[in-house]
Amino acid sequence: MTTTPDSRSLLTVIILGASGDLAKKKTYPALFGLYLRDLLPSNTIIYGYARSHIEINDFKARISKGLKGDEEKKKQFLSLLHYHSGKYDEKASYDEFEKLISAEEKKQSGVERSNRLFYMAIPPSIFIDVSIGIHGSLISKNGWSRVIVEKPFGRDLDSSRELVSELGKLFKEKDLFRIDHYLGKEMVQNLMVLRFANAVFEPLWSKSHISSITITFKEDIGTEGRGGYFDQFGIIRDVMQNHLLQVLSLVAMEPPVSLNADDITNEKVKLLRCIQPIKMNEVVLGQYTSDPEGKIPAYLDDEGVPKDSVTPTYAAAVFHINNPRWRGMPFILKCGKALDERKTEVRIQFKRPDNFLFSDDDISRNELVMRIQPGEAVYLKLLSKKPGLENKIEQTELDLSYRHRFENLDLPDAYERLILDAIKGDHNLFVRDDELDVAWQIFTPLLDQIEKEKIKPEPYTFGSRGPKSADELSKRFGFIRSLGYNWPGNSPQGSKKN
Ligand SMILES: NC(=O)C1=CN([C@@H]2O[C@H](COP(=O)(O)OP(=O)(O)OC[C@H]3O[C@@H](n4cnc5c(N)ncnc54)[C@H](OP(=O)(O)O)[C@@H]3O)[C@@H](O)[C@H]2O)C=CC1
Ligand SMILES: O=C1O[C@H](COP(=O)(O)O)[C@@H](O)[C@H](O)[C@H]1O
Repeated sequence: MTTTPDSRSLLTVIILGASGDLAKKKTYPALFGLYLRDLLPSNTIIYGYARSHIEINDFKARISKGLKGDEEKKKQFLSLLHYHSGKYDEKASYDEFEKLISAEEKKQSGVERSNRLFYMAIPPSIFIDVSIGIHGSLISKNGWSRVIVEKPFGRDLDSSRELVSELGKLFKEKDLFRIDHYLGKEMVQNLMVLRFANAVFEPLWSKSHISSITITFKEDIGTEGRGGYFDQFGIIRDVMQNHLLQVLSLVAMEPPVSLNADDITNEKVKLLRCIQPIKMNEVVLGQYTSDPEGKIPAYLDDEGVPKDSVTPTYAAAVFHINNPRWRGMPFILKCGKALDERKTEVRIQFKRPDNFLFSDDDISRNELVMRIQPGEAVYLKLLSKKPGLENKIEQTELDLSYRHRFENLDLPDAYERLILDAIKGDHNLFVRDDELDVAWQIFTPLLDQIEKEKIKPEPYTFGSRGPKSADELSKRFGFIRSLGYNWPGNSPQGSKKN
């Protein structure tokens, strides 16, 4: 591992909820990723805490399954891990934990400062208890203490405000890091660069030249045993209110004064405040049923999901931004589980040139697509003369596919970047309290209406493109699907086809 610029500092990472799924799938692998890249300070201790009694070797075996990489490095990383079980709502448990942590920290020689990074990989129902526990017993006596909080931050405006206020009594905003892991994704980071570092896009970036912007999140898996948790939230809270809204803010905000975290967030908040109330007749909700062969369980068959649940697993909604740049131009946000493919992208569809000189048969439009995952890419679909004697035009593309363009592409996982930033104290990629508040102001009336009126979602088959009405909604708001586009990069079988 690297020596930190200040080798008299020690870092203890404390993962609350260490026995859970998120810790196993994301938090520990991300720490391992940083370890492999030599980005953890040389004196690092990693403590897991949860209610379950787990022997340290069993715990290490569990974590080891989620780690990919060199076996020797894995062994070294696992030797940094400790685990302690205790209650989440009992001071005595945290006091006992504190003794163990300080004893471990004292074993390191020459250390003058012990910094502590707390990672709350726990359900929101215990955020406050755990925060009280950290604040009451575990704060570092001679270094910084920072707290990373996972989403969901509440389930509506009131509960989010309560969380913000309770956590605000215990920790300063500068020590709180609210994660939206989409902000750590490579292509999401690239959105600002594409927009503001290139002279070619900015003049076109408005309702004058763009007809619609669609932001899509698709997963090809269902809730897979997480139905009990998911049913309390639904896809709007799970993905749209946070990940897609963050992407929308970065795509639509005005240029910030500087790249400073507060300047960027100020622009995002300004933009979000211009979003008009979402209308129910501009929303499509869906819920997946079994696949055509009946082999994959429907949402209602997932463990913990009530048989009469009306929780949406799919949502599409139209957003209107009331500012000079976007007034009158729709933003279409779509997200769903159990669909035909896994994909997250931003699709900017341009208007046709005013004076279109060519055949009216080709109604396709220029599109700038930023594919966030999988296979990061930016491509611009354009019309070009078909090579040869004929005077025909066809759709083609300017293509920046990361895996072709960048040699030895090794992109860090979003969580790696975010944990590293929290260690550095950099808030740039974290969610500020006022940003969170305005996001809930946008969604709470809609969520209240859906729940009060028990609006029934439209069924769609597992593995399909989602509810039929979603494509109709896009069409209603001017989205024109370009037919006959053939990208040579797709194998003959195609990664998916229509
Ligand atoms: N660098 C690269 O990797 C590049 C890859 N490609 C690939 O080429 C293929 C075509 O690209 P592209 O034209 O951009 O994307 P698609 O044809 O996949 O999708 C274009 C749009 O049409 C919608 N759509 C797709 N099928 C239907 C349907 N049956 N009914 C109504 N709407 C539909 C999509 O919605 P939704 O999003 O909801 O599916 C999306 O909004 C894709 O597989 C793409 O990944 C193209 C260029 C570069
Ligand atoms: O926050 C969440 O995100 C994941 C999708 O994350 P990704 O990085 O794999 O795109 C989603 O599966 C989950 O339901 C949601 O809570």
